[in-house]
Parts: sequence; structure tokens; C-alpha cells
Amino acid sequence: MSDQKFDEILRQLMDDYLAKVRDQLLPDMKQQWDSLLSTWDTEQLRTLHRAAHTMTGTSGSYGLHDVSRLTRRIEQHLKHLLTGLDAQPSRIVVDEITQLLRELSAMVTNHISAVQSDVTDIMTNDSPTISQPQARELSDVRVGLLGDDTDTLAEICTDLCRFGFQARQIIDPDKRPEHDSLDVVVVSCTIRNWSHWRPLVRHCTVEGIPVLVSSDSEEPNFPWRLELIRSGALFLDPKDLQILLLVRRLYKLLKLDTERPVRAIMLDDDPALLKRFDVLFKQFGIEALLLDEPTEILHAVSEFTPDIFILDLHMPNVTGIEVAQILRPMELFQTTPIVFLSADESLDSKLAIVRNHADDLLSKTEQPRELLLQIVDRAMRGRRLRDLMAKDSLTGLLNHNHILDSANRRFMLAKRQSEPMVLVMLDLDRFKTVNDTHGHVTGDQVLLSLSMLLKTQLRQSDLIGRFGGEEFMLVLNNGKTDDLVAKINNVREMFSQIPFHGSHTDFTCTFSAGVAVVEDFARFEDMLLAADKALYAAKEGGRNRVVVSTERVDRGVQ
Ligand SMILES: Nc1nc2c(ncn2[C@@H]2O[C@H](COP(=O)(O)OP(=O)(O)OP(=O)(O)O)[C@@H](O)[C@H]2O)c(=O)[nH]1
Repeated sequence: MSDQKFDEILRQLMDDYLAKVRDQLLPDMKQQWDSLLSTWDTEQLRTLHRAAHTMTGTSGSYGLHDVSRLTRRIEQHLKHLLTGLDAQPSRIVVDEITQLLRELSAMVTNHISAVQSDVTDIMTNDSPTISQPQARELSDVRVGLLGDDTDTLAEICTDLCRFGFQARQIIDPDKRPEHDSLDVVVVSCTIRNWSHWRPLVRHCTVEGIPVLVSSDSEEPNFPWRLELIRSGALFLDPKDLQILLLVRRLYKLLKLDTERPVRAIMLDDDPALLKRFDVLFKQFGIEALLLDEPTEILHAVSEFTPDIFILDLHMPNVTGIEVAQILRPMELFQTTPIVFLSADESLDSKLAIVRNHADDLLSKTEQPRELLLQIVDRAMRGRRLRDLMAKDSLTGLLNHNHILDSANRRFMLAKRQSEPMVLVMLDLDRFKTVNDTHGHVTGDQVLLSLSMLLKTQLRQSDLIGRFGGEEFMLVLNNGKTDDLVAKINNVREMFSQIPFHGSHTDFTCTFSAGVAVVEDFARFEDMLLAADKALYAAKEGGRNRVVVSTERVDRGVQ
């Protein structure tokens, strides 16, 4: 969405909100206040306080800070009356509230006439988009390879292409790549020949193309490394030229496994505020699920796993703290940040939040950019913590518990929405022999290599987990079943061609896989069992193959 379009939407939203305040919210508040003055009623007072509280937060979030401040003064008076501090409103308090309501009316009318310029100021106020990194397709990544040993470079080039990169060799040091023709350059040369490639490396770094340089020397050559750094290039350990390690390094350098966008669930009883945040979230690249009804939250989390919860602190029938108390004990959300968005920044509220293991209290009246930055920051920290707990330390894939849990949830979702999903159990062939012949370290590299291949070849939305030692579990959706199975076969083919460097000889490795298809099963456990049996059949059938289960287990289907 362009900034201009975004401003237009915001302007429209603010127009709508101000009109609603003038035509509905304020008249309602005045009428409630008048009726209170004729018959004092605590319930009515509570309703009025709630309306003032909501208006304080929402107007603040629209950047109408003067409206928010004025409404807050009304809210505070009403709160004192509610909490019994001023059980009987004195004449002074009554006059004060009446006067504040009048001022509020005038202020809103003024805003309506001046709204155009106001809104533009709020958002254009140094508030560029925080664009979250978007995952990149490997086939878009262009790698240039250059150096002395053209044969080795040709091999690396082929291997990188096998992994899905667009790799090509640069033979002529005088042929300088354009800044937009390559995404990264890998150089492998002897230190003796460094001067030969230096101008080209300098050219690339000046053009903004990252350059990784590896030398033949095992010696830690300080002056050479210093020169590298000063020329803007990065050192690549010679052993990292091994395809698997190189892919890993490129992944990190180019941030290829950039995370999916931040996902947030926001709960607030005020639709006007949700509308406003809907636009903000879209502009900031956050995937958000917006709820105005607290009771819907459990249903929502079964289909949308958020990185952060943003809850209103005070809602009519339930408090945000109570919602947090429901969410926090759920295993899935033990590390998910829960923040409250409120106009109430009192110490009591802050203490209640800390006591209930929630994370923070953010102000509704904060500038949108600052607020959104805080939300993204919190969400990413939560995600990293969850990753630490959920991921296997060797491969970085989901660990046993988490892949099992996530696969189960995907199964239920696929069933509910009648969407395709396949479950794959995958096991390395004769891996014991690899370990026995080449050692455990080489065995680990095979495991890493397969993980890397799976990560690069499957979609970001697919689930990949290390189920046990040399066994992996995958969940694929998004596509026809035949295509998903073909994908696994394609990965199998690619993997079988990756050369590994053993203690004495080079070798290749294969895997077998068993696949089960969601529509054949009513229960996840049966699907898992069937995938396992299909894996066993693949092993029995000679290994290095994919077998699709033909079982149908309808037990439990109504
Ligand atoms: N290097 C390494 N080896 C592991 C790891 N986890 C399990 N293994 C090894 O994986 C091997 C599995 O061997 P088996 O279960 O006999 O299976 P296999 O040799 O792959 O034979 P098939 O599955 O029948 O093709 C054992 O040698 C385990 O020690 C690990 O993290 N690293």
C-alpha cells in the first residue's frame, strides 16, 4: 500500500471516528450524565465511566491527544465517584464534569473541520513503514563464484544450483559485475594470487554486493584478514566451502530464512480502535487477527498462532488480565508475550500485569510508529525464546515434541477446512554404516545437510522437524497431494546426489520416506501410524524411495 493511499485510509477512518463521537458517543454520554443527575445509579455510572475510558484510549490511538486528555479528566472524576472516593458528587464535581463534556463537544467539532491536515501530520510525522523482512525464494538468489581453482568452483557452482541457487562462475577478473546483477560473490583464491582478484572484490563491495573470501592458507594471516575487512569483504573459512556449510553461511548472510511476518492477536472491545489498528498492522507488515469479543479468543488461537497478544485492559464483562490468566497456562503460549494496550497507565494496573505473568502495558496514546516498534520488538523476542525451546540444537529444526504438536494441530485445521495435507516420516538409509565408517562428526554433517536441503526446498509454511536421531517428520500442505508427494521425491533425488567427504572416501547417502494423506484418516494418531508403516514398506522395498500409504482409517468418523 502506498503511503498516500495509507494516509487516505487513515483520514477516512478518523473522519468516521470523529463523526461517530459527535453524533453518537458524546450525545450518549451526555444523556447518561443527565439521567445520572436526576437518578443516581451505580450501574449507569459504571457504563458512563466505561464509555469515557474507551474514548480516552481510542481517541489517543487516533492521535487526538487533546480529546484523549480531556476525556481522561472526565474518566478520572467518574472513577472517583465509582470507587466511593466521592460517593456523593459535590456541586463542584458536577459542574466540572458538565463543563468538560461541553468542552469535549466543542473540541470534537473543531477537529472535524480541521481533520484533513491533522491526520496527515500524525502519520507523516517521520513514520516510515517498518517493512519486515520478506522470505526470499532461493531461485532468486544469484551467486557469483570466482577464484583460482576453476574445477573446484565449478563443482561448488553445480552443488549450489542443486540446492536451488542461481550460481555462475566468473572467470575473467576484468569483467566487473553490475551492482544489481549478483546478490553475493564467493571468492576462493590463494593469498599469493589475492592481488589478482582484489580489484574485482573492491568493485563488488563498492557496488554493495556482499563478498565472501576464502584463502588456501590454514595459517591465521592477520594482515590479509585485516585487508579483507578494510575492503569490505568477509572472511570465509576454507572448510566452509563445503557445500552444506556454504549454504548455511549464505543463508545467514542473506537472511534467507528470514522469519515470517510477525503475527498478532489483538483483543479490544472498541471496533473503532480495531479498525485503526487493522490499517496500522497492514502498513507495518504485521499479520493480525482482530477480535472484539473475548470469548472468541480460544477458538481464534486454535487456527492462528500469534507471536504476541495485545489485549485491552478493561472490557465490559471480562478484564484483559483474566484473558491473560486463561492464555498463559496453555503450553503453546507459555513464552508468547502478552501486552496490554490501555489508556490506563496507573501503577495498580502495571503491578497487576507483572503479578499475572503478562509482559507490558503499552499506552494507547503512544505515537503509532513507537507503539508498533515496541510490538514488533516484543513479538520477535518472544519468537526467539520459543525457537530456543522448540528447536533441535543440531539441525535447528523443530524438536520431537514441537513437530508432533504442530503436526497434530495442522491435521485438525486441515480436517476442519477440508484442505490437503500430507504427513511424511523420513529416515536416513543405513545411517549406522555412515557413522561406523566415517565417524559421528561426518554423520552429523549428513543430518545437517538433509535439514538444510529440506529447509531450502520446502515452503516456509511447511513444517519440518527432527523426530528422532536420524528420523524426520514433515507436514506439507498448500498444493495437490500428488504435487506434494512429487516434491518429496524430488528432494530425495537431490539428496542422493550430494557428495559427502568422508574420512577416506567421498560418499553419498539416501533416505526413505512414508507418506500419509489427510483425507484417509479421522485421527492424527492413525495418520502417523500409517506414515510410519509406509516408511517401513519403503525400507523393506529397497530404501531410497517414497511410499504413499493406501490405508484408510475412518474410526471415529460420525
Ligand atoms: N551422527 C549421528 N548419528 C546419529 C544421531 N542420532 C542417531 N544416530 C545414529 O543413527 C543410526 C541409526 O541406525 P539404525 O537405526 O540401525 O538405522 P540405519 O543404519 O539408518 O538403517 P535403516 O534405517 O534400516 O536404513 C545409529 O547409528 C545412531 O547412532 C546423531 O545425532 N548424530
